[in-house]
Amino acid sequence: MSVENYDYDVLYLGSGHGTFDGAIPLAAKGVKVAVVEGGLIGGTCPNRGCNAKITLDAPVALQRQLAALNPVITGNTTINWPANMAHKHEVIDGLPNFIGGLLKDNGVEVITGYGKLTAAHSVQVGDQTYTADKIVLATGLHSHRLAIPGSELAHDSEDFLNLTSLPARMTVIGGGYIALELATIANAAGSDVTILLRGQQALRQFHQPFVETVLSDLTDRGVQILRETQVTALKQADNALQVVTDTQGTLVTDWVLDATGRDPNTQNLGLEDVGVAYTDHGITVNDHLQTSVPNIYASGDVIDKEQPKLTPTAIFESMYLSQTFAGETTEPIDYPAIPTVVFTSPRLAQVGVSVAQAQKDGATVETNHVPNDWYRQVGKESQGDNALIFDAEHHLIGATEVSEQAADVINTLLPAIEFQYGPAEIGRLVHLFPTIGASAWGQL
Ligand SMILES: Cc1cc2nc3c(=O)[nH]c(=O)nc-3n(C[C@H](O)[C@H](O)[C@H](O)COP(=O)(O)OP(=O)(O)OC[C@H]3O[C@@H](n4cnc5c(N)ncnc54)[C@H](O)[C@@H]3O)c2cc1C
Ligand SMILES: NC(=O)c1ccc[n+]([C@@H]2O[C@H](COP(=O)([O-])OP(=O)(O)OC[C@H]3O[C@@H](n4cnc5c(N)ncnc54)[C@H](O)[C@@H]3O)[C@@H](O)[C@H]2O)c1
Repeated sequence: MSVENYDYDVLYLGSGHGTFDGAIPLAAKGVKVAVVEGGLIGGTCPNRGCNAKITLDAPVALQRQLAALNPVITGNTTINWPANMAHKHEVIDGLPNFIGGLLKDNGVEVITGYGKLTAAHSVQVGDQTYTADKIVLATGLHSHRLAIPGSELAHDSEDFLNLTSLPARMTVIGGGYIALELATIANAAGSDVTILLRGQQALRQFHQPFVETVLSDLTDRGVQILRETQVTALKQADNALQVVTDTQGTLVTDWVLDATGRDPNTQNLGLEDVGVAYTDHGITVNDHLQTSVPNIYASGDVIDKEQPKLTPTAIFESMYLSQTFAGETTEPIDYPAIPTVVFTSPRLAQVGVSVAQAQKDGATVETNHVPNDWYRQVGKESQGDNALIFDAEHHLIGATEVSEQAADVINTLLPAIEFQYGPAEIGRLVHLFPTIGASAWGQL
């Protein structure tokens, strides 16, 4: 028995990054920890999110690099879909066992099943009840489904990431991260892709001129992008699917990806019974990640928050809770600048103050056309732009880039933003040359 005769000191619902990055070091310190998981250990990111997606994307990035270097390197590069999928399974399928092993080796008890709160300190899993001093809700999100006739004919991102054969024609509904990343992969692998945007814009939280660079590149590669188009019904028609729209008539396709967002897993958790407050955007927490019931916390995507619902955010939150539970901090959570990237080709990445905010605040925005940088000419990068945002003392406070190397550029600039480096600190940084890091810092 643990404190006050509870079964555990800390019990987590869900085993994704919102849990395991923090639960492992917490248990290693001797705290009695259990994790309840109803699906695959590791949750969305390793199994059906980031890791799975980037494995299928790796040949796309290479294909683009080779195409840029034509005629230095010539020859057709085609992506063999079954082989790409087999490779994904090789890289991904062992992750639940690997992460489960890390949990168990560090003393975390893994309980299989879906958990439900029955009281402030009790969770029911099947016909067993477990008690804990503190409970962490880290149940993540699930795919939103359009409420239209025939919606059951559509698929979600998890289905895409397990496709055994690539459909000849694919229709993607939505203009967010998932829609554009998976459309990029399907197009590169040879599918005839159509993207349906309900409004004029895609990726609304990103710098729109850079989003348009991504969309026009997709169009150049044969993707049809239809704006102001809402789907009103899906129908099965012989060997094809009909996509009925409000402005474009009926389209014919083989496979439909519903990428219209993800909703928090707040149902069937007993939240109402125990008095845990939540909204349509997730569980409500204070600046210590405590819910309206003080011994119950939330972590990761299921939180209703301003920060982007990404793996780095979930890791930061689980580490913060781990330190709180170990008695190492009583401070509120202090989020750093959290970067985000859309893994299209070119990539679109950003961190810190946005260009739109900078323009409102009167901050300095400096822009660079990527192909003008000598280093980018080595790989014949023909498109890309970035915007660097500075405060009155010329400290970098935000950055965004569209280019094949945008993720690495934004990653390398993070310390300048987070630690507010001035000319003295920046002058002490000597970068390997010639590299993308040297190129990125050379702009400051
Ligand atoms: C297709 C896709 C691609 C993505 N790509 C990226 C990317 O490139 N970079 C990035 O940073 N982020 C990416 N994300 C987002 C990233 O996956 C999430 O931010 C991250 O997984 C959040 O972790 P989490 O622990 O909060 O939730 P999850 O990883 O979703 O884990 C929640 C877990 O809780 C379990 N669960 C739910 N209810 C219960 C219950 N009642 N009892 C027990 N267990 C329960 C679920 O089975 C699940 O395993 C992507 C997401 C998707 C869908
Ligand atoms: N690279 C990454 O970091 C990455 C990749 C994939 C997913 N994610 C995460 O996964 C989550 C979900 O991604 P997502 O792409 O599903 O969500 P999203 O919110 O990025 O995009 C949803 C899209 O669907 C559209 N939409 C919503 N309702 C609609 C409707 N009724 N009809 C037509 N279109 C509609 C929206 O306008 C938007 O374009 C996000 O939290 C994101 O952070 C991150």
